[in-house]
Amino acid sequence: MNLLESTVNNITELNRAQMRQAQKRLDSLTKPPGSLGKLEEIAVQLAGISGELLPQVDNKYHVVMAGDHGVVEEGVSAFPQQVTTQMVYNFLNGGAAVNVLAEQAGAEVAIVDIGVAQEIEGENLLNRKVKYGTDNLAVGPAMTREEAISSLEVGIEVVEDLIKQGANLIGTGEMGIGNTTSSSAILATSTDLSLEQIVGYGTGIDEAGLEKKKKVIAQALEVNQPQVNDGLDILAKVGGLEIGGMAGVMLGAAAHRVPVIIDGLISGAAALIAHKIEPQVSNYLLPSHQSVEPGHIKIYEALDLEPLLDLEMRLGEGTGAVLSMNLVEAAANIINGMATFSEAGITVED
Ligand SMILES: O=C(O)c1ccc[n+]([C@@H]2O[C@H](COP(=O)([O-])O)[C@@H](O)[C@H]2O)c1
Ligand SMILES: Cc1cc2nc[nH]c2cc1C
Repeated sequence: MNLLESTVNNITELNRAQMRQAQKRLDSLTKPPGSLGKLEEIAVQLAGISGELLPQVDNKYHVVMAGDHGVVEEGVSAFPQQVTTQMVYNFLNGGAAVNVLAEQAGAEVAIVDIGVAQEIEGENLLNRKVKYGTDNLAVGPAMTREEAISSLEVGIEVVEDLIKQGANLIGTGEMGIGNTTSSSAILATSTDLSLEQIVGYGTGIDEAGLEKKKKVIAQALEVNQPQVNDGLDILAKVGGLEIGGMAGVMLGAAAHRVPVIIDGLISGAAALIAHKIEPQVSNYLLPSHQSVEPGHIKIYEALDLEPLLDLEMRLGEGTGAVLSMNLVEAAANIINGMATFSEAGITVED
């Protein structure tokens, strides 16, 4: 059995008995029942994931997967491919938005080169390159099935290392010029939605660029015929290396009963792939913000998740995920730290 298969086999149901206990405890705390809304739902989910009545999510790690996309040669992005490499150096130097927001959230950041088109060196870089960028998905498969499996297994290995270091909350993010094209193709394959409903401006293409991007995606689906029920097939034909890496992080974390906060459109596409491979993985995922990209809300709907924030962001990197870490930590702190009615001496009977 390979690492992917054994990981998928280890993903099981949430601990429903502990979720009932968590709900009971929340109802005994000094507040009207249900008054902390979604924070209470998150606390119950964290109990179900960890199997602990008093879940801990204080050891936060954020994974940024970087990879390039051969489809950029079709002119689908507002930025050139070398920006992927340049931004990886920016992450390593601590200068990107995700570095600033992760520091505020108290999260460590792991940067992974899983498929950048250029050679990158850096002391703190995890060099796990599967391939120097995907092939152009408009003319053939983005990668082989074996490469798709490797990208998933890199994600599993990276998250297992972080969990060994004590991680109990994981964020997913990415960097990859062209990856909104790949993500929209994944979403189009996974749902009945039209490209009009899904495809957005990414880094900021103009109207003519948007029309071209829709045509490129339609051609990619026609040429590759990704199989709707086969997550690996979709990933290989129209996916990306960083998308496979993030899906692997989600599967690996779920197998170890660790919650994962997902980010924008591209993290969402990775969640769709992970969900196709093992549907139970979505129980281990926590939503964050809603991206401006029109397809993103459709992904949340497909996964039966609701975004916590709408800040009109469309950056990627996992910026929405790290912003939401403090909300998830708040939910855990509520169930851990609040007094019960009896502890506080508050009587509810006349
Ligand atoms: O997270 C999002 O929803 C999101 C929306 C638009 C763009 N991005 C980021 O922009 C890059 C992809 O945009 P594009 O136009 O090159 O496909 C990639 O590095 C993503 O992190 C991310
Ligand atoms: C500058 C820049 C930063 C990014 N971060 C994620 N995607 C990005 C795309 C660009 C162009």
